[in-house]
This record gives sequence, C-alpha cells and structure tokens, in this order.
Amino acid sequence: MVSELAKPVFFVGFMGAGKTSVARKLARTCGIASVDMDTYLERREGKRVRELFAEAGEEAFRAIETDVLRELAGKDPLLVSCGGGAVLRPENRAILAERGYVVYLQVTADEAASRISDVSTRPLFRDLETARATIEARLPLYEDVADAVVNTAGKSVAAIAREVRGVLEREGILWQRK
Ligand SMILES: Nc1ncnc2c1ncn2[C@@H]1O[C@H](COP(=O)(O)OP(=O)(O)OP(=O)(O)O)[C@@H](O)[C@H]1O
Ligand SMILES: O=C(O)C1=C[C@@H](O)[C@@H](O)[C@H](O)C1
Ligand SMILES: [Mg+2]
Repeated sequence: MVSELAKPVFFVGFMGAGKTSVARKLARTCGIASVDMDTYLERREGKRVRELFAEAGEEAFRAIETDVLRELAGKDPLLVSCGGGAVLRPENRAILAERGYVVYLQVTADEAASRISDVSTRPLFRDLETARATIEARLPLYEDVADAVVNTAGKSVAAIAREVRGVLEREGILWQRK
C-alpha cells in the first residue's frame, strides 16, 4: 500500500521510547519513507553521536541537530524519528510545531533501560537514576510540542505503529493514495 502525508510526522520521546522502530514499522506498512535524525546526522557528519559528544561536546551536537531538523522539515513529507533531545532547544520546538505533526511516544526509564541493550551508544542515558531525572525534566517539553501522545508501556512496536496510524488517519495527516 502507498500512502501520502499532509506534512512531516515527527516522533519525539525519550531514548528507548521506540521512535526509530515505530517510524520504520509504519513506513514499511504504509509505503512512506522514514528517516532517523541520529542516523542522518551521523552520515552527514561522518561521525557517531557518541564521538560528537566526546569530541565536540553537547552544545556543538545540539547545533548540528537543529541544522538537521531544519533540513528534514524542508523535504517532501517524511516520517522522522527525532533524537531524544530534539525538543530541548526552543527553536527546534518551533520547527516541530510549525512544520509537522508531532507524535510523543511515552516510556518510563525502567522500560527504556530494559529495551536498550547498549546504553553506551546513548551518552545521555547514563544510569537509571539519571534517566528518570532526565525524563522528568523533559516531560513538559515533550508535552508542549505533542499533537498526539501514545503510551508505549507493554505494547509491541507493531501495535504502537497501528495506533499511530489510526491517529494520523483520523487527523487527516495520512491517507491512502488512490
Ligand atoms: N514497544 C517496544 N517493545 C519492546 N522493545 C522495543 C519497543 N520499542 C522499541 N523497542 C526496542 O528498544 C530499543 C530502542 O528502540 P528505538 O531505537 O526504536 O528507540 P528510540 O526512541 O529511537 O531511542 P533513541 O532516542 O535512543 O534513538 C530497540 O532495541 C528496539 O527494538
Ligand atoms: O536524549 C538525548 O539527549 C539524545 C538521544 C539520542 O537520540 C541522541 O540524539 C543523543 O544520544 C542524545
Ligand atoms: Mg532512535
């Protein structure tokens, strides 16, 4: 099946919420392209996220992330899985809100930790306590940009993708091409 999007759909949420997996699954079932911000950024910069954090620091990473977000928001509408911290900068939140439809995937720190096999690839996950505090601090930002909120607790990636698809169809963001 081939579908169309009225505008880019941005998946936001904490690390391990399933942004990349759900966007990919939805892309496969709808015949729409998906792109992962972290992967796109790594290809563009020729470096891994963890190298950029270690060599240039978080602020430099965030500046590149904003560039990438702007670039992706300007393309033909795609399903975009955002970096977990993409909501931190006010200018990013403005891009998300003005240019796209934002789906916030909720996850607890405990569930995220149980899903992520190698937290060393996510420099800001660190340990469970830090993850809990970071989620707490970011909650208002995720909620602020969200057009739709989907709780992922105990649900499979396929079930979440179906739920998101239902929301996007109801909202007139996604439809089947005739
Ligand atoms: N609903 C789910 N149930 C079980 N495992 C999941 C679910 N969603 C994602 N996972 C697993 O959790 C891990 C992290 O998922 P994913 O990379 O999609 O999250 P993310 O939100 O993109 O995280 P990040 O912000 O770090 O990129 C993957 O191994 C994935 O297979
Ligand atoms: O939550 C965050 O701040 C991050 C999440 C990842 O997707 C990467 O973008 C990076 O590790 C930072
Ligand atoms: Mg991801």
